[in-house]
Amino acid sequence: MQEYTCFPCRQIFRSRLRERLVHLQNGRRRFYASSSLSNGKPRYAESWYWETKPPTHKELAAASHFFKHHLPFRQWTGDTWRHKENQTEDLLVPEVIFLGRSNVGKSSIINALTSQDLNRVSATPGATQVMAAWTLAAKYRDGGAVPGWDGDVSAKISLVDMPGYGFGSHADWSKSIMGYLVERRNIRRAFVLLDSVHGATGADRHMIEVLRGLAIPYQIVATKCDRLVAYKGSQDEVRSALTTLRAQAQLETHYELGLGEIISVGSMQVASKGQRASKEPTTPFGLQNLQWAVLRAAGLDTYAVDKASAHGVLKNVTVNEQPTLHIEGPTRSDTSVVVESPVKEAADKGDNPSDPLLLDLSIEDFMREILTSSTPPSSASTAKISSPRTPRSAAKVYSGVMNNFLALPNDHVAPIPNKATEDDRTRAQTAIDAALQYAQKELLDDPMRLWDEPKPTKTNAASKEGLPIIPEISKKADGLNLRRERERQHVTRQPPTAASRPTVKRITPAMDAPVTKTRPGPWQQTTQAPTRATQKGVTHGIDAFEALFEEEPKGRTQRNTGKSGRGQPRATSQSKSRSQPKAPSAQPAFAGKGVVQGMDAFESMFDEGNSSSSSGKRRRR
Ligand SMILES: Nc1nc2c(ncn2[C@@H]2O[C@H](COP(=O)(O)OP(=O)(O)OP(=O)(O)O)[C@@H](O)[C@H]2O)c(=O)[nH]1
Ligand SMILES: [Mg+2]
Repeated sequence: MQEYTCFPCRQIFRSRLRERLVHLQNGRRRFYASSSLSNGKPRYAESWYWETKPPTHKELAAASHFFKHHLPFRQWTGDTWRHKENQTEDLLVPEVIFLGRSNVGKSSIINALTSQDLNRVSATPGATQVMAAWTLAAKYRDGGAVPGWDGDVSAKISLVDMPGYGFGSHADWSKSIMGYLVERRNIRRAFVLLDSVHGATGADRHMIEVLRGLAIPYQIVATKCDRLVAYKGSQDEVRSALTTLRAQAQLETHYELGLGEIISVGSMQVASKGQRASKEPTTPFGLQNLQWAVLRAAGLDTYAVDKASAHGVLKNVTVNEQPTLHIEGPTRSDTSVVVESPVKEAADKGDNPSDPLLLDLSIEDFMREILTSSTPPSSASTAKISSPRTPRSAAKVYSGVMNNFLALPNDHVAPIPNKATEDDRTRAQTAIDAALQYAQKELLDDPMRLWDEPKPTKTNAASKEGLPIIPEISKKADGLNLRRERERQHVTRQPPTAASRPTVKRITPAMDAPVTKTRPGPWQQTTQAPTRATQKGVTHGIDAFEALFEEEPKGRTQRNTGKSGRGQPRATSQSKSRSQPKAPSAQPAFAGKGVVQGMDAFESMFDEGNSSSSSGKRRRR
């Protein structure tokens, strides 16, 4: 039929059809937006406490009361913290810092916490260009004390606003921030702000790595959750978005220093007096939870509750029970690092109450424990200890010694059980000294080796789970492997050659030489060949797995830096490494080796916007 329709008619039909589609799409959008509101679903996102106890309503009220009566004063800006006269006094004030990508809402949050227009807030990324610290004290501008706080006008806590990283930031900012993070001693916690809609980016994860490397406790705050609620609608969907955020920030896998809580905040631009241009009348949420988290970080939580209760604020709080928030997994205390002695842990768990503690160990058992030696110390001479050990075992010895010594109570005057002779004691002491010396030397030589897993040796692989290698079985396996190999290759029966039995190498070490000749192992490859992870076509199976553990050959440039233009011949890896400067690594700062690399990578986070901002147009979010 359509063949007979004239051209203008077809055009009209098409434009009508398009119009109709747009109309339908708009209608659907309207339908979704209204349905999420009409269902009576909450228009806020709850903070999520996975492992820590959620605050009670009373605690939240106490936090709010504290912030209401402690007014902010400018403490320092930029790098002036280095040159302040009363630095010692400053250091007594606990500091919490707010970090995150530019435009994520750092300045708005500090404004909202203090209900003051302190920091400049802008929709353009890069608004904050220098660090700014605000201390809170129970005093008025004229210096008078706020009644009810015992005339205590001293600074209680300091909130530090930071320039953002990523788009719109500058590399120079990173230097002052890194200097601050490294040198400042009174940072109690870093609040890492993540945009709840966009999720954690590579730069955010990098920042978390930096904090881990510097041993600064951190906590994730999901910002702009009002948008998340508007997009997602249901609370369950919001929760799943927060779970994703948690996984992205690797809170599950990296327990050190990270707190298992995500504080969700939203509509902070309304709570902060900096911007009142909100079209929709929205209520800020999550602010009290954040205030409580800040107080806990500074160790002021009990103080705030005591004061609030003395001021009669908590009487008005009718809901006493804990808010219905999700708690999952084992409860962890709010302290960021819990160091438990393994012995005490086992005793606490009550796994085996009859387990003898170290005090009841005989000298032989004790030596076996700390030296991880299978032979009793009577036969283990010092010569045996000085035999070369893998770095891992040295580390194990070191930590074993330290743990075991830590486990001894102070008043324990070493009554050696099992009637140890004087000789035994001397031998043990010498052995411990030798082991300690060796471990310390290893640590001094290369501290990073502690984290290196030993390469699985072939003997280990073969005798997995301690099974002995029986020659007959080995021979049978040999033949079987050979047959399978031939079947796979569809070749006629031939006398076995070295090259035709690569799998045997995993059983008999003697077979290694010819196999490795045909296909060299990763540890045999030198700089002239790329690693197997980067080779095309060999990225599967054991090869790829082994390549994961392979160290990058020294002097190799990054993939991106070696980009040659179209039509230009590619330089060899060796010539590249000579002619081109080393580019910042894509790895997290502290994952790589060397501080220089870490600093470079850190700086690059702040340099992101420069190339794109040169066009003169800054992206608005
Ligand atoms: N919808 C929504 N917008 C927010 C919220 N918090 C902040 N904003 C907006 O996000 C924009 C950036 O806020 P800022 O506080 O300046 O962000 P920043 O992280 O300090 O940015 P830089 O100083 O550039 O690093 C502003 O337009 C705010 O109004 C929020 O909770 N919800
Ligand atoms: Mg800012």
